[in-house]
Amino acid sequence: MERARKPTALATTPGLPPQPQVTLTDSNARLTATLPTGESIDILLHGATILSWKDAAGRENFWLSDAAKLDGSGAARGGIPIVFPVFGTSDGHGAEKLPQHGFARNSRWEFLGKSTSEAAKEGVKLDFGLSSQNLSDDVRAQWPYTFGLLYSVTLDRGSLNTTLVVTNDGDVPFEFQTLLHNYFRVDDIEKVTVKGFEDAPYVDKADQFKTKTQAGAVTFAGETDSVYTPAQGPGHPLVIEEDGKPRFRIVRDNLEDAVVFNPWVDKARSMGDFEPKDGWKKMLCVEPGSVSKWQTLEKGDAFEAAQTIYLV
Ligand SMILES: O=P(O)(O)OC[C@H]1O[C@@H](O)[C@H](O)[C@@H](O)[C@@H]1O
Repeated sequence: MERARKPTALATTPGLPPQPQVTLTDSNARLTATLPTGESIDILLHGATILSWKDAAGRENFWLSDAAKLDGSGAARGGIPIVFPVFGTSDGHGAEKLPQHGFARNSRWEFLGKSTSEAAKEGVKLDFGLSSQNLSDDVRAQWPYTFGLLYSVTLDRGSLNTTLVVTNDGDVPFEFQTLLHNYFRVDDIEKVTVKGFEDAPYVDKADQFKTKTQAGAVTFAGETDSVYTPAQGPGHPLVIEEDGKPRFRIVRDNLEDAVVFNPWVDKARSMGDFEPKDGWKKMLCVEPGSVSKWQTLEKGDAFEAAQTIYLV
C-alpha cells in the first residue's frame, strides 16, 4: 500500500563533504560537537569544562562523577576542568584569596565560535573565552588583574587538543599557574601504568609533600597525588597503559609539570561530589600543567600552552 506521508530524503549538497555538527543545548549552557565519523565531545560553558569525549565507536574516554555539579553551582568533577590562576591553594603571588585551583573552572565562559581544524581537515575547533570583564565583583576582588583567556578545543579523529592562551591586558604584571585537570576513564586502576615519568623528580602531596624520584613506571596501590617535573621537558610524551596496552598518549606543549592523582578509598569518600564512592577504581587524573613555578606575565604579553591526547 502506498504511504500517505513518505519520509523525504535529507537534502545534500553535491560535492560538499559531511561537516562536523555543533549543537548548543540546555539553554545554551552546554555544547556538543560530533564529527561525521562519529567522534564527539560535550562541553559545559561553566568552566569551559569538557565533560565527555567519545571515540567513533561511542567509547567514553573521560570519567565524570555521577554527582558532578553541572548547573553552575560549582566546578564539575570530571572531564577536563581548567585550573587557573592558582594550582591548589596559594601562599602568595597575588592569588592567596582565591579558592582551590582558582576561578576558571567555576566561571561561565563565552563560546566564541567554531572553525575547521587546520591540522586535520576532518576535525573541528571550538573557541571559548574568559576575561576579567566576565568575572563577578567578588572574584575580581580576589584577583584584581586584567587578563584574557582563550581556550581552543580541537577534536580530530583520533585526538583531542586543548590550547590555552593567557594574555595580560592590564597595566601591571601578574603571576599565575595553570593546569589541564584530565580525568581519564579506565577499566581498573590497579591494572594501569603511566610511562614517561621514569627518573623524574616529584613532590608527593600524599606523603607530606616529600620530594622523591620516580623509579620505573607509575602504578597504583593507594592514594596518589604527585607533581612531576620530568627532566626531558614537555615534548616527552606520557603514556597511560591498561593491562600492558597503551590507551592514551599525552603530548604537552609549554607545560613543564604533570600531576598524577587518584583519591583511592578515603579521599573519594570525603569528596561530596564524588560518586559512586568506588569510582576511584575507574578513573585516573594525569594533568599537564605549569604549577611547580609561577609564570610571570608582563603588560601586553601572552603565554600559550597546550596538550594533545592521542588514542592509541
Ligand atoms: O577537589 P579538587 O579541588 O577538584 O582537587 C582535586 C585534586 O586535584 C589535584 O590536581 C590535586 O593535586 C589534589 O591535591 C586535589 O585533591
